[in-house]
Amino acid sequence: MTSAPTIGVLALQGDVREHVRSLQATGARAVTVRRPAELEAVDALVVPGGESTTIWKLAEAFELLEPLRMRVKSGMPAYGSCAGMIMLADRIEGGVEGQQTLGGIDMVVRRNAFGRQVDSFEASLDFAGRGPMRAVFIRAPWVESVGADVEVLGLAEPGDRIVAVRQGPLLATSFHPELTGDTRVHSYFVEMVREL
Ligand SMILES: NC(=O)CC[C@H](N)C(=O)O
Repeated sequence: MTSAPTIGVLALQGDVREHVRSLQATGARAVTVRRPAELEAVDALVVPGGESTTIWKLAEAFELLEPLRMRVKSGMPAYGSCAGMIMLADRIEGGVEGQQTLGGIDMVVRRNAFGRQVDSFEASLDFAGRGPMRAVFIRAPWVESVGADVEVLGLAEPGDRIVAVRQGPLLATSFHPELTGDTRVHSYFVEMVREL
C-alpha cells in the first residue's frame, strides 16, 4: 500500500474514542464506522473493547454483521481488543445463548476468563518481542487454544495464558493498549496494514 491507509474503528459500543486517539498517535488516518458504506470506505478496522454481546446485537441491528464477516473473510486487516478479540474468534466459550462472532481467527476464546476475583488487573508482558509492556485487563477473555496458523504474540500471568495472537491480517489482544497510552500495539497493527 503506497498512500496512508484509512483505518476504521467500529463505533457501535465500547472505547471507540481511545482507539481513534491511539491510531492517530501512530500517524494513521482514523475514522469511525457505523454503517455499511463507512465500512466499505476503510482499508482496515479496529474492533474495540466493550461488551461482545452488545457489539454483536448492535451489529445485527445496524445490518453490519454480514458486511463485517464478508470484509474479514476477504482479507481486510482487523485488530480486536478484549471484546474485539471475542468478535474475531472462530469459537467462543462462555458466550450467552446464541452469541455470534465475526470469526476469522482459528482459536477458542473464553469470555471473562480471569474470573471475578481478578475482574480488572494489570500485568507486564512482552508483546511480539517489543519489550515489556504494561497491559490492562478488564473482565478479559483469554485464548484457550489456537490452530496451527495462529501466531502467539503475548502471554500473561496468572497462568501464562495466551493474550495476544495474529493470524495473517488479523490481530487480537485480551488487553486494552488504547487505555495505557502505549502505542506499540497500534503501531504494530498499522505496520501490518501497510505491509499487506
Ligand atoms: N473489556 C472488555 O472488552 C470486556 C469484554 C467482555 N467481558 C465481553 O464479554 O465482551
